[in-house]
Amino acid sequence: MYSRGTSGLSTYSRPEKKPSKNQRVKVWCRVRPTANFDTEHIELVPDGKSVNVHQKKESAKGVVNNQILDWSFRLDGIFHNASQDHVFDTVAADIVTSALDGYNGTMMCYGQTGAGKTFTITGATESYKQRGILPRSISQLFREIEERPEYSITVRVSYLEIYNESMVDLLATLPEAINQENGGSMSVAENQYGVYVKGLSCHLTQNEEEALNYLFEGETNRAIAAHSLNAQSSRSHCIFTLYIETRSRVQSNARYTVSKLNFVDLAGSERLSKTKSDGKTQQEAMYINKSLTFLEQVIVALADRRREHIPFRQSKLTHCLKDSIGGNCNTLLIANIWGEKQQLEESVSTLRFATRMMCVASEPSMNEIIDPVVQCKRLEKEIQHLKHELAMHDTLTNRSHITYDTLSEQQRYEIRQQVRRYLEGHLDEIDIINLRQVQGVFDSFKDIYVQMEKDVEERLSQKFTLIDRTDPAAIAAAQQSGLPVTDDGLLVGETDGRKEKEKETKKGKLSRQDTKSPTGGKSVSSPSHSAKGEREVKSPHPSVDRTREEDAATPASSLGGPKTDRTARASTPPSRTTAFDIFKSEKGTELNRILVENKDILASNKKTYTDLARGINHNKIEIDQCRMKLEKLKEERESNGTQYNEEGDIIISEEEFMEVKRLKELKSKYKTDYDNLKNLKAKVQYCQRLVDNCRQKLIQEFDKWYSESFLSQTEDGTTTTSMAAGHGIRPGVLPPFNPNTVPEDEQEKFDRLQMELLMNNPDSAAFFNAQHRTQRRKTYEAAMMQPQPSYRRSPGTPTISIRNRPPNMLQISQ
Ligand SMILES: Nc1ncnc2c1ncn2[C@@H]1O[C@H](COP(=O)(O)OP(=O)(O)OP(=O)(O)O)[C@@H](O)[C@H]1O
Repeated sequence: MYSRGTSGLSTYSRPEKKPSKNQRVKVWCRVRPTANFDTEHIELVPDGKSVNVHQKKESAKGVVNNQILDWSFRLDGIFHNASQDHVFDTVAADIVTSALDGYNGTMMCYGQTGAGKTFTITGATESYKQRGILPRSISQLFREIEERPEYSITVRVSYLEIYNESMVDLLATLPEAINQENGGSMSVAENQYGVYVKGLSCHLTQNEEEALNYLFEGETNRAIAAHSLNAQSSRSHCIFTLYIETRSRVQSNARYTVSKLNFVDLAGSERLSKTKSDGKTQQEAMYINKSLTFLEQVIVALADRRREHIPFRQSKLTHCLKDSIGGNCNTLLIANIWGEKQQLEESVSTLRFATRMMCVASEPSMNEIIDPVVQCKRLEKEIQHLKHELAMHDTLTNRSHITYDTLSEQQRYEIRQQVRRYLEGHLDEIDIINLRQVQGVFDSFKDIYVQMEKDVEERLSQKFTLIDRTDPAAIAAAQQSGLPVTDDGLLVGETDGRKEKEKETKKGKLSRQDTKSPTGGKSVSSPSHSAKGEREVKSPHPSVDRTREEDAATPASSLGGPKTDRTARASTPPSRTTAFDIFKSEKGTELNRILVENKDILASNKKTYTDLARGINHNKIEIDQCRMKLEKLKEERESNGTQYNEEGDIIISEEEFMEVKRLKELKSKYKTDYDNLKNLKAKVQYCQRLVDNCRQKLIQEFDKWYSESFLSQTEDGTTTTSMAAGHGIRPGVLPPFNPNTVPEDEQEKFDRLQMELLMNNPDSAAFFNAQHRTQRRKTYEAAMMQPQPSYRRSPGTPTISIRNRPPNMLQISQ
C-alpha cells in the first residue's frame, strides 16, 4: 500500500476496510535489469516487498506546490534480477493448478513501454530458458492434465488484441476460425457463465505443442499488425485465454468445472506528453491512455466497497476483463518498472497503480456447473430407485397394492366418483392410500367447485347483467343508471324477477344435478329480492326474457328425453358422464346392448387367443429342450462310436428314439396351434372392429342427442358451447383418435403383455399393436366422457368478464 510523503496529499478514496492478504488481488513488482539503476532515488527495501522512491522537487512547478516527494510502496513482493522460472514458480504456478480445479485466473502486466511486460508474459522468443509465464503455464497445464487421468479435461484457446478500441482476433487467420459467422465483427457479451467476446475464435487444443502453436500464430499476427499499423510495439492490449473444462471420468456426475486463465499484456502506460508523438501515434497514445485510465477507474471503484457501480463498460478492455479482475478470480498483477532515473515518474505512476490494485478484493470460488441433461437422467434414475425401494418396503409391510406412479385416467375417474358420492352424502369416507390420491381428491373438489360456480354464474347471467365487482367505474355507471347493485357489486338489474320466480316454482327442478350450488341461493335471491320490492327493472336484453319464457313454456323433464327444440333445455346441462348413463339406459339401449354383447365375445376370443399363445410359447420351450437333449444324446453316441445296421442306418438308443418321436409330435402340435392362432387373430381383429364401430356409433349418437338436448346455438346457427369445448372441438364429432394423448401407463401395460406372450411369435406382434391401439382408444374415449369445463349462455345475452377467474370460465363478447 502506499503512504503519503510528508508534504503530499492522498488523491483517491480508500476502501472502508482493507481486504486481507488472502482475499485480494496479488501484486508484485518486477524491476527490469539495467546498468543505470537509479539507486539515488529508488530504494529496494531488504524485506523484499517494499520500494521507497524519493523524488526531487520540480522547479518548473513553482515554489509552492503540493507535489509528493517521498513514496513508500509495499507490495506482495519484488522481483529484482529474478529469473523467468523463479517468477513463474513464485506467482503463477498455483494459479495454473487452481484453474484445473475450476478457479478463474488472470495474470496481468502493467507498466511503461520497455519495462518488460511482454518479456514477463511471453518471454524472449529466441531463448527457451527465457520463456515467460504464458508458455510455462501451458507446459504445466498439460503436464498436470496427464497427471489427472481420472478427469476428462478439454482446453481451448483464444487470442484477442484491442487496438484503438477495436478488437482483433489474432487467431482469425487459422482455417478453423469461426468468426466468419459474424462477418468478422466482434463485441463483448455476457451470459450466466461470465463475459465473452462474440465472434472471437476459440480453438480446441489437445496438447502443449498445439497450444504453443496458437500462441506463436497470434504473436506472428501481432507482429505483422505492428509493422503495418504502428511502428512501435505494445501499442495494443493483448489477452491470451485458456478455457478449461474438467469433468470426472469416474463419477457419472452432472457437475463439472469450467475456468478461464487470462494472460493480459497491457499496452505501455507512459503519459502522452512523454511519448512526444503526433498524428497516428498520438491517436494511439490517446486510446491507450484512455483505456488505462478507465482501467484505473475500475480498479479504484472495485477497491472502494461502498461503490455499487463499477464502470466496466467504459472501454473494451475493462468490459472484457469484467470477470477477470478480483471477484471470484485468482488475480495477479505484475507491475513492471524500469529503474532508471529518466523513468522515475513512470515508475511512481506504475507503483501507485499497483498499490491501488492491492485494495481490490478477490475471493476465488470454483465455477461448478450442473449439466441439466445429466442431472435429469440422474434424478430419473434416483426416482426409479426410490420407487423400487418403496415397492420393496410396501411388500414387506403388506402394502403392495400401493403404487407411486401418476394416476391413470381410470384412477382419476374413480376418485372423482368417490368425491361426488361423498358430497352427495352417499359415502362416509374417501379411500386414500397415497399422496397422489390426496392431490387427485383436491383436484376433483376443485373441478366440482368450478363447475358449480360456473353454473350459478350462468343462471345469474340469464337473469341479470353481471359486472366486474372489482371495477368501481362499472359499479358507479350501473348505479347512475338507476340499476340496483348488490353489496359486492355482483348483480345489476333484475329482469322481471318475480315473474321468473313464479315460472320456476311451477317448473320445479329443471336439472337432476348440480342444483345444490353453495352460492346459488344467495346470488339468486338476496340481491334481486331486495330490489324487487322497490322496483322492477326490465332487462336491457330482451332476448334473455324471451329465452326464459320459452324455457318455462316447455315441460320440465330435462333429461327424460332429448328435445329437438333447443329452447327446451334444462337451465343447467347435466355432466357428460351422467348424460351418457341416461342416454344408454333410455335412448341408445339397443346399440349399447349390441356393444356389450360384442365386447363379451371379443373378450372371450381374446382370452382364447392369450391361452393359445401361452400354450405355443410353452410348446416352443419344450421343443428347444428336446432338441438340446437330442444334441446331447448324439454327442454321447458319437463319442462311444456310431453303430450301423445291415442297411447302413445309424443305430440309436431307445431314449434317443423316444426323444425324436416326441420332437416330431411337439413340432406338429406347434404348427397346428400356430395356424389356429393365426385364424384366431383374424377373428379377434374382426370382433375388435365390430366393437370399435359399435362404440363409435354409440358415441356419435350420444353426441348428437346431447347437443340437440342441451347445447345452445348462436343466431348464425353455430353451436357456441359444448362439453367438448375444453378440447377445442365441435360437439357431436369425436375428435380424431390420437394415441399420444392416452396415458403412458396403458402403453407400458400392453408392452409388457406383448413381451410376455410374444417371445417366440413375432408374427403376432402386429395383432397386439392393433389391440394396444384399440385399448388406448378406449382409454381416450373414457377420458372424453369426463365432464369438461363448459358454460352456456342465451343468444344475445352479453357476457361481461369477471376478473380473478380461471380463463376458461367466461368468454368476453358484447
Ligand atoms: N527482466 C528482464 N530480464 C531481461 N531482459 C528484459 C527484462 N525485462 C525486459 N527485458 C528486455 O527489455 C526489452 C523490452 O522488454 P519488453 O518488450 O518486454 O517490454 P514491454 O514492457 O513489453 O514493452 P512494450 O510495451 O513496448 O511492449 C526486451 O528486449 C526484453 O528482452
